[in-house]
Amino acid sequence: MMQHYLQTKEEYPDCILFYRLGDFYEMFFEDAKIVSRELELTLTGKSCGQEERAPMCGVPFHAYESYMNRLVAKGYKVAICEQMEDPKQAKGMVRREVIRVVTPGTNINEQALDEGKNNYIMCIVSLSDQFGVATADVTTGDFFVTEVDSKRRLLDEIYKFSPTEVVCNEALFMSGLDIDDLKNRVGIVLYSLEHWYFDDSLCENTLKEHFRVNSLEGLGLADLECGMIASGSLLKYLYETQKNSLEQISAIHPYTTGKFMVLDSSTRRNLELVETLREKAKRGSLLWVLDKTKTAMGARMLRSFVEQPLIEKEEIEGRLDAIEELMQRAIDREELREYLNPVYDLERLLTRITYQSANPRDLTAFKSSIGMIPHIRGILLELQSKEIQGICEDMDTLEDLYTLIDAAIEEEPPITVREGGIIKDGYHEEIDRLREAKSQGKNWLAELEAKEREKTGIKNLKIKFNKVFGYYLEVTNSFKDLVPDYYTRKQTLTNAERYITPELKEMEDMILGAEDKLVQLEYELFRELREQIAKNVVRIQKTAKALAKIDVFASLALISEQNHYCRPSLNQNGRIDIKNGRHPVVEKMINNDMFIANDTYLDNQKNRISVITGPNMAGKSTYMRQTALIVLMAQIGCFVPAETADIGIVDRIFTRVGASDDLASGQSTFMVEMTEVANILRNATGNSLLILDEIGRGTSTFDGLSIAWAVVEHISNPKLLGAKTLFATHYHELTELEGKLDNVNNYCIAVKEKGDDIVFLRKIVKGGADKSYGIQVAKLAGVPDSVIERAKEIAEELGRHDIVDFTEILSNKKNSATKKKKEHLDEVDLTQMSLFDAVNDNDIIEELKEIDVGNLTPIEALNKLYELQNKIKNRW
Ligand SMILES: Nc1ncnc2c1ncn2[C@@H]1O[C@H](COP(=O)(O)OP(=O)(O)OP(=O)(O)O)[C@@H](O)[C@H]1O
Repeated sequence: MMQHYLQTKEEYPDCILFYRLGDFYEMFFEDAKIVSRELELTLTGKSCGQEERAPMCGVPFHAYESYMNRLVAKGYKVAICEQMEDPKQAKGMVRREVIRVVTPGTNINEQALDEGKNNYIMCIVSLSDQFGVATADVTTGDFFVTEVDSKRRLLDEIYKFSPTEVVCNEALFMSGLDIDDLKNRVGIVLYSLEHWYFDDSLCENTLKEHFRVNSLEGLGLADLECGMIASGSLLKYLYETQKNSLEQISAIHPYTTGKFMVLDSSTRRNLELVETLREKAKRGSLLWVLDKTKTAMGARMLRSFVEQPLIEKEEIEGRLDAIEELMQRAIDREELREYLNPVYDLERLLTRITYQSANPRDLTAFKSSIGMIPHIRGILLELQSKEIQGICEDMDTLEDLYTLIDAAIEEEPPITVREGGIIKDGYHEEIDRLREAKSQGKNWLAELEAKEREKTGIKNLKIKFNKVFGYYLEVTNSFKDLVPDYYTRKQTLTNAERYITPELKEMEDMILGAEDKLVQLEYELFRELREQIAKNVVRIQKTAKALAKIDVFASLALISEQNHYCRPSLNQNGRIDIKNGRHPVVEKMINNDMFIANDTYLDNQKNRISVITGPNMAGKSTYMRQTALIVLMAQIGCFVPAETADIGIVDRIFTRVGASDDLASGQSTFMVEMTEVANILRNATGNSLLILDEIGRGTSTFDGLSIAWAVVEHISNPKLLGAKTLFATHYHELTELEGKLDNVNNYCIAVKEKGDDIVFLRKIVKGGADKSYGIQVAKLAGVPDSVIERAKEIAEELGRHDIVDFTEILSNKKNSATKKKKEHLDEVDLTQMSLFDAVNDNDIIEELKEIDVGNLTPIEALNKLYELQNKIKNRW
């Protein structure tokens, strides 16, 4: 055994080998140490003919999946080495072979599927300034391919699919892509495959063979050299790991980038699209509000809708039409949802069917699901919108498969395939005959029992069965003397004796023979049926997608109706005009009626940037996120939480929200903030929407304000960027920008003073806030009165020393500022002075003005800041 284990391990050196031994999977040597460490299992030893015992660890067969999933989630690959009976060898002899390699991107995680999560694996091929990107989901059979010509677009694709595993060629490591950042921040497992995977003729042949085509043209890959290599090598990798026919991957979908809105990973997180920032829970996310789907397929599709909003107006309008129709036809919609309710995850069932692991119950679940399709289709036929008609065309009723399963499989078959009871009476002649023989046999036994009792006079004689002797006659000790000579004794018990007779053994051969044959035949018929269904992969997959889509539309129609959403109008001229918009999630978390609706107006002329001020807790973040979510929802093709919404389609949404420490990657809060700002300034376009919350908060007031100021200047300039932006800040100095830059406007979230306290009105109004009310908010939060009083004193004191106006500095009114400063210098305690107060040197100011933040890397920006800071310090 150990020799075979070592040989197998040699073939799979980068995998943890789960080696099946009876009711356990066992791991040895290094694998055992890793498993014991990662899963906190006991490490034992097994003698292996050498002096030292081999380190060993084991997990029970019935629960191995959860252990395996935990290892795979940590980035390990697991090779499952299974034991099988070998028909060529004597009964009971087993052989072991690796039946599948489970990797992070190919793991079929049933729980994640139920939660509507796809598990993508991606292959990236870097080839002379081009990247080929192929992405697949082994469970659903989705397979996409594209080519991109820049690192930025490559990152967009990675963010879009968020694959759990990326395989690539060596050249990717030389392409300048920040691999460590991808691993740490995006959380993917990434490694290169051996170079032979990327051999173009091997890739071409793999694709042609798999999709059964003669040329690449038929696959739409003729002009995508890089894409062809990426998809061919991905397919090859899947064959190597899955060791299966991969019938579920029935089509390849080449696409061009730019079809979807780009959302980077921090924006997805910040907007809490599919899970909340802190708890990582679905509850509290946008998906939580939108998801009323009935099927797991629908839940997965809705998730991909949320993660990939569209940018083509026509496509978005198509979805909106469908949703509007389903809102108007509420009775039809609810009937549809009733029929969708019992539909199982056809994509998952199909993968089990093609992997030949589906059991008889899976087939009955499949049958009952497709049994709903004619009803669903019947309703859809009555509807008019183009999208729904398209769904109807793709939806095959699969009646032939229904009839097939219905005729063959029992209504409530067993889960196992080896115990019979699967095939219905009347489906197969031989099955009927064997069943007849079996039940006849049972009658014969009853007759024999009666006859023997009569003949021998043993009144309590019984015919019984066990696995060791088969059928036998049991006689209790009190009748032992009556046992005739032709009985052969097999066993003596305390109270009874067991016998056989030639006649009984003859019957036994007949009965057990029939039973064995029956089980075998039932199994074969079941397999045939399963294979027959597997041949219909393309039809079933298309239908599954159609069911998922109608499920999504019905869900979106329902929530739009329940939450009083409006249909957004779409424009291409960049105007975002929302009247009485609401935050879809916050309004659900608090009582709907309590939410104060607000307007948003942004355009490409005089209203590019809104600088939003207001006290803490006023609702700035909520307001900005609600605008981003409304735009995003509109581009998903969903109705939006507003009275009216006219949405200029945006190509990207970027957010920089709050402070998120990234201690794991060894970066400080400010470093993370600046990295994100750099990313936004480099990657946003004039058609993007930016949500910037308190940029510069993570550093000293002076540095922070300088950065914030420069960032607004950069964004507002259409020649440099010109993106529509909501910019929340506590730096009141930034409101000065309204007069200086013609496309910047001030807004604030209103509060009302009530004696010493404040009341949040949550209403956005034109103009800047004059006070920050930080101390009042601290009071509301329960900070002790003594601290509050002292804070007020300090604030007053500081107010008196507020002697240099930053905006004056930037407006070059330096002389007056310096004069003012000199006048006050005697009063000022230098230790209390901020760097902000200290600026009065022309050259430093000039240097500050020259900083082109957009073109600095975060490190360069930081260095520049330190340099300036030191200069100022040295002079004072
Ligand atoms: N329009 C609104 N209607 C009702 N409640 C709201 C509204 N906007 C915000 N809130 C409530 O106020 C709370 C604080 O809002 P938010 O976090 O947006 O404030 P903020 O101004 O960004 O605060 P800070 O500056 O401290 O980050 C939210 O959690 C929400 O419960």
